[in-house]
Amino acid sequence: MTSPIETVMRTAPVIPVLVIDDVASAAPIAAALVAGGLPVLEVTLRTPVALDVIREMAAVDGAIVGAGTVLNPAQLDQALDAGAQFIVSPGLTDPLARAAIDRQAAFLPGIANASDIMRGLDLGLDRFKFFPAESSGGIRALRALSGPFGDVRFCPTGGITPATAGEWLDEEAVLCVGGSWLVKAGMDMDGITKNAQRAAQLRR
Ligand SMILES: O=C(O)C(=O)C[C@H](O)[C@H](O)COP(=O)(O)O
Repeated sequence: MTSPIETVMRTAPVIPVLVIDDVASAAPIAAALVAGGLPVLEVTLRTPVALDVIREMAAVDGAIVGAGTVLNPAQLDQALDAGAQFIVSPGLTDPLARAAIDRQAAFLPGIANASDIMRGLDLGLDRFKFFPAESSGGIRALRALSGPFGDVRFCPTGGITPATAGEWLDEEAVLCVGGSWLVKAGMDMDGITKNAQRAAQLRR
Protein backbone atom coordinates (compact mmCIF):
# COMPACT_ATOMS: atom_id res chain seq x y z
CA MET A 1 0.00 0.00 0.00
CA THR A 2 1.26 3.46 -0.83
CA SER A 3 1.89 5.39 2.36
CA PRO A 4 0.42 8.88 2.78
CA ILE A 5 3.86 10.48 2.57
CA GLU A 6 4.68 8.57 -0.62
CA THR A 7 1.47 9.87 -2.19
CA VAL A 8 2.59 13.42 -1.35
CA MET A 9 6.09 12.74 -2.74
CA ARG A 10 4.68 11.41 -6.02
CA THR A 11 2.30 14.31 -6.57
CA ALA A 12 4.87 16.72 -8.03
CA PRO A 13 8.57 16.46 -8.94
CA VAL A 14 9.54 19.52 -6.88
CA ILE A 15 8.43 20.65 -3.43
CA PRO A 16 8.99 24.39 -2.98
CA VAL A 17 10.55 25.06 0.42
CA LEU A 18 9.00 28.33 1.59
CA VAL A 19 10.23 30.87 4.13
CA ILE A 20 7.39 33.40 4.31
CA ASP A 21 7.51 36.48 6.56
CA ASP A 22 4.33 38.16 5.40
CA VAL A 23 0.96 36.44 5.92
CA ALA A 24 -0.67 38.63 3.27
CA SER A 25 1.59 37.12 0.61
CA ALA A 26 0.79 33.52 1.59
CA ALA A 27 -2.35 32.86 -0.45
CA PRO A 28 -1.10 34.62 -3.62
CA ILE A 29 2.20 32.70 -3.49
CA ALA A 30 0.41 29.39 -2.98
CA ALA A 31 -1.96 30.16 -5.85
CA ALA A 32 0.96 31.11 -8.12
CA LEU A 33 2.75 27.83 -7.37
CA VAL A 34 -0.39 25.72 -7.84
CA ALA A 35 -1.08 27.53 -11.14
CA GLY A 36 2.44 26.64 -12.27
CA GLY A 37 1.87 22.97 -11.56
CA LEU A 38 3.46 22.62 -8.11
CA PRO A 39 0.66 21.94 -5.61
CA VAL A 40 2.81 20.45 -2.82
CA LEU A 41 4.17 23.24 -0.60
CA GLU A 42 6.49 23.04 2.39
CA VAL A 43 6.10 26.01 4.73
CA THR A 44 9.10 26.15 7.05
CA LEU A 45 8.45 27.01 10.68
CA ARG A 46 11.32 29.45 10.47
CA THR A 47 9.27 32.62 10.72
CA PRO A 48 6.97 33.75 13.54
CA VAL A 49 3.98 33.79 11.19
CA ALA A 50 4.55 30.33 9.70
CA LEU A 51 1.48 28.73 11.30
CA ASP A 52 -0.74 31.53 9.98
CA VAL A 53 0.88 31.07 6.56
CA ILE A 54 -0.02 27.36 6.68
CA ARG A 55 -3.64 28.25 7.54
CA GLU A 56 -3.86 30.71 4.63
CA MET A 57 -2.19 28.41 2.11
CA ALA A 58 -4.24 25.38 3.15
CA ALA A 59 -7.36 27.28 2.06
CA VAL A 60 -6.03 27.76 -1.48
CA ASP A 61 -7.70 25.50 -4.03
CA GLY A 62 -5.51 22.59 -5.02
CA ALA A 63 -2.71 23.30 -2.56
CA ILE A 64 -1.29 20.44 -0.49
CA VAL A 65 0.41 22.26 2.34
CA GLY A 66 2.92 20.79 4.76
CA ALA A 67 5.09 22.16 7.52
CA GLY A 68 8.89 22.09 7.36
CA THR A 69 11.55 22.62 10.02
CA VAL A 70 9.40 20.67 12.48
CA LEU A 71 11.79 19.84 15.31
CA ASN A 72 9.71 18.34 18.12
CA PRO A 73 6.27 16.93 19.02
CA ALA A 74 4.95 20.33 20.16
CA GLN A 75 5.67 21.86 16.76
CA LEU A 76 4.21 18.79 15.06
CA ASP A 77 0.93 19.31 16.91
CA GLN A 78 0.88 23.04 16.18
CA ALA A 79 1.46 22.38 12.48
CA LEU A 80 -1.25 19.70 12.30
CA ASP A 81 -3.68 21.99 14.15
CA ALA A 82 -2.94 24.72 11.60
CA GLY A 83 -3.93 22.34 8.80
CA ALA A 84 -0.59 20.91 7.65
CA GLN A 85 -1.19 17.81 5.54
CA PHE A 86 2.37 16.56 5.88
CA ILE A 87 5.30 17.14 8.19
CA VAL A 88 8.94 17.59 7.19
CA SER A 89 11.88 17.66 9.57
CA PRO A 90 15.54 18.35 8.83
CA GLY A 91 16.45 15.35 10.99
CA LEU A 92 15.12 12.25 12.71
CA THR A 93 14.59 12.03 16.44
CA ASP A 94 12.76 9.35 18.36
CA PRO A 95 10.35 11.73 20.12
CA LEU A 96 9.30 13.43 16.88
CA ALA A 97 9.05 10.20 14.89
CA ARG A 98 7.00 8.49 17.58
CA ALA A 99 4.66 11.47 17.83
CA ALA A 100 4.24 11.58 14.04
CA ILE A 101 3.44 7.86 13.94
CA ASP A 102 1.05 8.23 16.88
CA ARG A 103 -0.81 11.07 15.10
CA GLN A 104 -0.77 9.09 11.81
CA ALA A 105 0.83 12.11 10.15
CA ALA A 106 2.36 11.91 6.69
CA PHE A 107 5.94 12.32 7.88
CA LEU A 108 9.17 13.02 5.99
CA PRO A 109 12.12 13.10 8.39
CA GLY A 110 15.59 14.13 7.30
CA ILE A 111 18.47 11.67 7.05
CA ALA A 112 22.07 12.24 6.03
CA ASN A 113 23.75 8.86 6.53
CA ALA A 114 23.27 5.10 6.93
CA SER A 115 22.76 5.25 10.69
CA ASP A 116 19.94 7.77 10.33
CA ILE A 117 18.24 5.53 7.77
CA MET A 118 18.61 2.51 10.05
CA ARG A 119 17.01 4.37 12.97
CA GLY A 120 14.17 5.33 10.65
CA LEU A 121 13.71 1.76 9.44
CA ASP A 122 13.60 0.58 13.06
CA LEU A 123 10.69 2.98 13.58
CA GLY A 124 8.92 1.69 10.45
CA LEU A 125 9.84 4.65 8.23
CA ASP A 126 11.32 4.28 4.75
CA ARG A 127 10.65 7.58 2.98
CA PHE A 128 13.11 10.33 3.89
CA LYS A 129 14.28 13.81 3.09
CA PHE A 130 18.00 13.54 2.17
CA PHE A 131 19.30 16.69 3.83
CA PRO A 132 21.46 18.61 3.22
CA ALA A 133 21.66 16.79 -0.09
CA GLU A 134 24.52 18.50 -1.93
CA SER A 135 26.81 19.02 1.05
CA SER A 136 26.20 15.47 2.33
CA GLY A 137 27.83 14.09 -0.81
CA GLY A 138 25.30 14.79 -3.52
CA ILE A 139 24.13 12.19 -6.00
CA ARG A 140 27.17 9.98 -5.37
CA ALA A 141 26.26 9.70 -1.69
CA LEU A 142 22.62 8.97 -2.53
CA ARG A 143 23.66 6.18 -4.91
CA ALA A 144 25.97 4.69 -2.29
CA LEU A 145 23.17 4.73 0.31
CA SER A 146 20.76 3.13 -2.15
CA GLY A 147 23.01 0.03 -2.28
CA PRO A 148 22.21 -1.32 1.18
CA PHE A 149 18.82 0.41 1.32
CA GLY A 150 17.37 -0.46 -2.08
CA ASP A 151 13.72 -0.03 -1.10
CA VAL A 152 14.15 3.34 0.56
CA ARG A 153 13.04 6.44 -1.36
CA PHE A 154 14.11 10.04 -0.93
CA CYS A 155 13.30 13.69 -1.37
CA PRO A 156 16.76 15.27 -1.63
CA THR A 157 16.78 18.87 -0.42
CA GLY A 158 19.52 21.40 0.26
CA GLY A 159 21.66 22.94 -2.43
CA ILE A 160 19.53 21.72 -5.33
CA THR A 161 19.12 24.20 -8.19
CA PRO A 162 17.00 24.38 -11.35
CA ALA A 163 20.10 23.18 -13.20
CA THR A 164 20.68 20.09 -11.03
CA ALA A 165 17.11 19.08 -10.11
CA GLY A 166 16.68 17.01 -13.27
CA GLU A 167 19.77 14.90 -12.55
CA TRP A 168 18.48 14.12 -9.08
CA LEU A 169 15.07 13.20 -10.45
CA ASP A 170 16.71 10.74 -12.86
CA GLU A 171 17.74 8.63 -9.86
CA GLU A 172 15.45 5.68 -9.19
CA ALA A 173 15.60 6.29 -5.42
CA VAL A 174 14.38 9.87 -5.81
CA LEU A 175 10.62 10.50 -5.81
CA CYS A 176 10.86 14.29 -5.69
CA VAL A 177 13.27 17.05 -4.72
CA GLY A 178 12.85 20.06 -2.47
CA GLY A 179 14.22 23.52 -3.01
CA SER A 180 13.90 27.13 -2.01
CA TRP A 181 14.74 28.53 -5.44
CA LEU A 182 11.10 28.76 -6.56
CA VAL A 183 10.19 31.63 -4.27
CA LYS A 184 12.71 34.26 -3.24
CA ALA A 185 12.09 37.65 -1.63
CA GLY A 186 11.02 40.24 -4.15
CA MET A 187 9.79 37.86 -6.86
CA ASP A 188 6.47 38.75 -8.45
CA MET A 189 3.69 36.20 -8.85
CA ASP A 190 4.28 35.77 -12.59
CA GLY A 191 7.91 34.96 -11.91
CA ILE A 192 6.91 32.40 -9.28
CA THR A 193 4.44 30.73 -11.65
CA LYS A 194 7.09 30.60 -14.41
CA ASN A 195 9.60 29.04 -12.00
CA ALA A 196 6.98 26.49 -11.01
CA GLN A 197 6.13 25.67 -14.64
CA ARG A 198 9.77 24.96 -15.43
CA ALA A 199 10.12 22.79 -12.33
CA ALA A 200 6.87 20.93 -12.96
CA GLN A 201 8.20 19.83 -16.36
CA LEU A 202 11.08 18.00 -14.69
CA ARG A 203 8.86 15.01 -14.00
CA ARG A 204 10.53 11.81 -15.11
O1 LIG B 1 14.32 24.57 7.33
C1 LIG B 1 14.38 23.38 7.09
O2 LIG B 1 14.19 22.48 7.88
C2 LIG B 1 14.62 22.96 5.77
O3 LIG B 1 13.72 22.41 5.27
C3 LIG B 1 15.85 23.26 5.11
C4 LIG B 1 15.54 23.47 3.67
O4 LIG B 1 15.02 22.31 3.14
C5 LIG B 1 16.71 23.88 2.94
O5 LIG B 1 17.27 25.00 3.55
C6 LIG B 1 16.39 24.18 1.53
O6 LIG B 1 17.59 24.20 0.89
P1 LIG B 1 17.89 25.16 -0.32
O7 LIG B 1 16.99 24.80 -1.43
O8 LIG B 1 19.33 24.88 -0.60
O9 LIG B 1 17.68 26.55 0.20
